[in-house]
Amino acid sequence: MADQYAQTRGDNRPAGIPVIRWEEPPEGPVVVLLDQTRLPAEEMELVCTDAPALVEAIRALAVRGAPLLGIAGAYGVALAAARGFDVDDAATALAGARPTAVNLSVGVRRAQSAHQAALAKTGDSRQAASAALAAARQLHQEDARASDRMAEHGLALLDELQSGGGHRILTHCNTGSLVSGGEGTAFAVALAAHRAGRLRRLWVDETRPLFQGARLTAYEAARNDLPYTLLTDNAAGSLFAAGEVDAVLIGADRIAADGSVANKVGSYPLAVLARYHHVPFIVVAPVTTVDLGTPDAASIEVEQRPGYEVTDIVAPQVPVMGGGGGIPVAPLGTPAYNPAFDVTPPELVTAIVTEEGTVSPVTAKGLAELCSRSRQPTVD
Ligand SMILES: CSC[C@@H](O)[C@@H](O)C(=O)COP(=O)(O)O
Repeated sequence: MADQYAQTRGDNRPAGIPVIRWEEPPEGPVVVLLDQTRLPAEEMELVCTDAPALVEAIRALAVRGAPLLGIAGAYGVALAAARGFDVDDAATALAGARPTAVNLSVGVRRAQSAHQAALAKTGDSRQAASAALAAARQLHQEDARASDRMAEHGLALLDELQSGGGHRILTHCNTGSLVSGGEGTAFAVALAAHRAGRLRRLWVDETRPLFQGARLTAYEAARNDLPYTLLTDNAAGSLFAAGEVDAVLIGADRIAADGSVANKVGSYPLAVLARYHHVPFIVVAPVTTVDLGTPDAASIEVEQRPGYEVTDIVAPQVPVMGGGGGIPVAPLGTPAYNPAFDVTPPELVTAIVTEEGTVSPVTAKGLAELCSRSRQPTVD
């Protein structure tokens, strides 16, 4: 149960509580998360008082989505430092909590480097802890700004690919403000299209096994009054065949140097469908998701998750934390294949949209150039 690894507090909270924040009550600093496992049924907060609690929350998907994992990882390092724990141990545990989303280790490293540099310079652990927190806050703010720019670039691309009539966008998993310091990645583009009066329909894949589409994207779409429709993942083919999709927009957990895109399992089949039906397949992600140190698809570690997520229906009303199952669907003991992500090869990706611009066609050279344009991270 949630309460075993972090304190759960509050219900009936007003809509729009932040997905993550740092608080300093008299008992000591904490990282407060919106518990995404409980959405949309209830908006509850998880209060993490140390890095192991945050590691558990990351594993349980209480906090999730590539950009937010980076921010959470950075705050986790700051928390360990502020509470006097071993920062390097905490950094190792946090970075290893989920292997595929590269943003997690990027965020952890960023706060850890700030901590190390300040400690080397001042020899003062309090100043080093402040530096780690400043790095986490800066990453949080940068992510919000990156969201805005991705939305602009993404909408410009949609308008260029299809003029008139409004956009009918199919999306997978959840890529909105629940995964970001801002309005997200792919979802932010759909939101920008909606605000510009050019979103005709957002098709939302339910995203089995954990229903990030049905639970989280539908929740965000409803809260923003988007014209949206939910479908089962396996209904996407007939939607394409009916000519109802103008573009697929997804996020990414890691983009390899050759342009291979790891994202929520089910993204690759959409890319295949999109190519067959001559529909653009667009990936929206911050530059921090591009990992030039990972050469290709074969080098991406894909997280394997417990079989019960497939054999059972795991819903927010069902206590999943601590390793329990949900509502059993398959016979007891049925073996399950449950990769959390799949990898789409670059030749199926029409464009990669980042805050620094768009790469299309997707080539290693184009991605490397775009990354070199990106401002090197600095720590205040
Ligand atoms: C901008 S979010 C991109 C991805 O992180 C998102 O599509 C996704 O796959 C999230 O997976 P999750 O397992 O819910 O963390």
